[in-house]
This record gives sequence, structure tokens and C-alpha cells, in this order.
Amino acid sequence: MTELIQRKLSDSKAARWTALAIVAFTMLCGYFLTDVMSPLKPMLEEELAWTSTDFGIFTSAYGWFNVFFLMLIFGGMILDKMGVRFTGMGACCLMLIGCAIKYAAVAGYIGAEGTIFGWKSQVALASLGYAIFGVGVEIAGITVSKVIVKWFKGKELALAMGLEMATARIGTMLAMAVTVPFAKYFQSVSAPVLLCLIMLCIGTISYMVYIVMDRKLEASMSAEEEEKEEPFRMSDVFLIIKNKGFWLIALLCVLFYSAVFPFIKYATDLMVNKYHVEQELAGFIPSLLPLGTLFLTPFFGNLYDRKGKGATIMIIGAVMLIGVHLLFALPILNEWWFATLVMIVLGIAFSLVPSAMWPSVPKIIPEKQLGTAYALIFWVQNWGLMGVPALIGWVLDTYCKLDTTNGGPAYDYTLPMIIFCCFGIVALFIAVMLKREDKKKGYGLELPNIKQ
Ligand SMILES: C[C@H](NC(=O)[C@@H](N)CCCCN)C(=O)O
Repeated sequence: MTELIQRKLSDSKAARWTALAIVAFTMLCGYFLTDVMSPLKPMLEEELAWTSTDFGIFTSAYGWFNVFFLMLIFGGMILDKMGVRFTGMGACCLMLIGCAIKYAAVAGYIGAEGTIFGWKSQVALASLGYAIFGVGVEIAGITVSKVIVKWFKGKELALAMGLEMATARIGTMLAMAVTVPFAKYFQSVSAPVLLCLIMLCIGTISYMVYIVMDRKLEASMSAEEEEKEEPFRMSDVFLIIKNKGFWLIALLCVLFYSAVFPFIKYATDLMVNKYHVEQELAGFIPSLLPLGTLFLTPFFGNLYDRKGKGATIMIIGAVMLIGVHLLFALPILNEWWFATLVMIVLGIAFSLVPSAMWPSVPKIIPEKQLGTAYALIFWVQNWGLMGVPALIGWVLDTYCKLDTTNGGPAYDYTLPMIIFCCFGIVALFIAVMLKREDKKKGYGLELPNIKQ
């Protein structure tokens, strides 16, 4: 007698890891464009006569629509209502449109002359493109998180999320490493943006391939499983924001990421000013950070899947973050090797917290509300990513300028590092509260993700 056992497509190891590889590649292309302009700052100044203020306006544009027009939150709601296929394709289209506008502006096809709202037209249009792209890439991020939960829940969820983050960070590293040589080779500051546009087209095609797999996954789900999936309702948003565990994760996220991503923007300057590293070599030490996370985020994710201890991992990460920023603040061992060691420890902390934090969200929030929940967390996080670099810049200009003999600007980084350290202290406090809340509510953050 043969027994018919219905297997979901996600039960096949090959299928779920293939699905992960496809969507992670789309994110790699997105992260590449996110950071592609940072190494080009001197070329933009030389070739297009951009000032630092122009560059600052352009950089902050990433968060404009997400933060002020709540685009990320609407994206999350659309994700929960319309699903990963529609939302993911929409996000890819926004990334493509944004990148195309940005390319047209930087290449001089549009806005080469004149001003818009008092800004150079070129800067304003490139910023508009980047702002549209920012909406697309953030919505793609929450969509991919939901895709991973769909395929990996009850399986290697944290490892999969860790691998996706690691793949995306390859995009950041590529941006740091290949952008300037590529622009110099083609003698064009816009050439790397065109490369990003081509890569985003490939990323979009790869998401189309995922859509085919997603259809097959749903077809393989039993009717019973599909019935269990209730539709998303607006009232679900209130359920999320009334959940204390959700707020603890969102606060931990904004505090932790505010002490890392904005720090990276100033880390090269810190190496020059405090550790007296040559300008040309100073970027090498901070670049160790994303490099370390490539290997460590999946490693810690795998540990969380098998052994649990998610809340404890986040506490350890926050303690390490405090230690790192304190060591950077203290006037001890102003040597490059010491800075390198401390940066490596920061890389470990930056792998620990995300590897446990993102896979913990589905333990607190039901799957049908996940898109909205991730979107709300990213929205809270975007305030920090937008505000903290501005705060640190203002603090440096107002309180930390040093008198120099050569006329160039020099800064004492003690106060900015104390500010980053304070974010770590509050993050630790929140992580401890999260562990206590987990004990009270039984979310299972300390339990393994893989169900035996
Ligand atoms: C998964 C997580 N992503 C984010 O936090 C994004 N909101 C911000 C991405 C910024 C990319 N430079 C992560 O990358 O850890």
C-alpha cells in the first residue's frame, strides 16, 4: 500500500537554498547601489563641482520618502496584503526607476544646468532618484525577510537570514572596492552607476525567477495550510504597536544600528585623526568590519538555529559594542594595530546582534503581520540612520575642532565616541528588558529555531 505524503516545496533543501540564493542576489545588487557613491565623493567634487553640502543632501535623500512620507510602512502593509510576488516586483521597479534617474542626473543627461529649490538641478535630481531607490531597496529588504520566513520557518531560519545579510554585504564591499578603479578606467564618474543599473536589471530578472518558485511553493502547500493563512487587516497594525516585545526589538534595532552604520561613515576620519593612519590607508581598517560579518553573521545564525539563546546573544553583542566605543573614546594606545583589533571586535558585535535580532521577530509577531512589523522596525531604524550622522557632524563642527598648523581640519573624536557608547548602553538596557519580557511572555527567543 502506498501512502501519499504531501511535501511542501520548502521541505526540499535544494529548493529552499536556491530560493534564498536568488533573492539574496537581488539584495546584493541593491546594497551595491546604496553605497556606490560614497567612494566617489572626491571625484564628484573634482569633476562635477559638488560641494560637501551637495554630497550631504544627496546622502540623506536615501531616507526622505521612507521617513517623512511613511513609504516604508505603506510598503509593509502592501506586502502583508498583496504578498511577496507583487511587492518584491514593485520594489525592484522602484530601485530601477530610482537608479535610472540618478544615472541620468550624474551623467548629465538631465539637470546639467540651473537650480531646483535653490539646489543645483543635478544634485536635486540625483537625490530624487536616490530617494526613490531608497524606498525600493528598503521594501525589498522587508520583502526578502518575509520570503525567508516563508521558506525557512521551523528550519535553518537564522542561518538563512545570516547568509542573506552576508551576501548583501558583498554588495557593500564591492561598492567600496571596485567603484573608484571602475570610474577611473572609464574616465567617468557615472560609469559605476550605469554598472549598478545593469546589475539591478539582472537582480530584477533573478527576482522574476523567484516568483516562479514562489508560485510552485504555494501550489505545493496543502489546502489546510493555505486556509490557516488569514488575510491581513488594518487592525493588525494596532496589534503590532500594542506589543511590548515588538517595541523592544525596534528600539534595540535603532540604537544598535545607530552605533554602527553612522560610525562607519566617520570611521576613516577617526583613523586619521586619532590613530594617525595615512589618509590613503585609513579606509582599510573600517573595511575589515563588513568583511568579518560575511563569515560571522551566518556562523552566529547557525548557532542560534541549533542552540537558541537569541536574547543572550543580543545582550553579549550590546556589551561588546559598549566596550568597543569606550576603547575608541579613551586616550589610550593611539596605534593603528590597536584600532584594528578593536574594529575586529566591533565586527563580531555587528554579526552577533543582527544574526539573532531579525530571526527573533517571527517569534514575537504572527506571520501574516510580519511585513508590517519588519517595515515598522526599519522605519524606526531609518530615523537613526538619517539623524545620527547629522548629529555627529554637528558635534564635530561645534565642539571637537582642533587648532592645526597646516590649515586642514582636525578633530578630537572623544565626544562622538562617547555618544556612540551611550547608544550601546541604552541598547544593553533594552536587550536585558527583552530577555525579561521573553521569560514573561514565552516568545521562545532562548529556544533553537530548528524544530526537532
Ligand atoms: C537586514 C539589515 N538591513 C537594514 O537594516 C536596512 N534597513 C538598512 C540597510 C542599509 C544598507 N547600507 C542589515 O543590513 O543588517
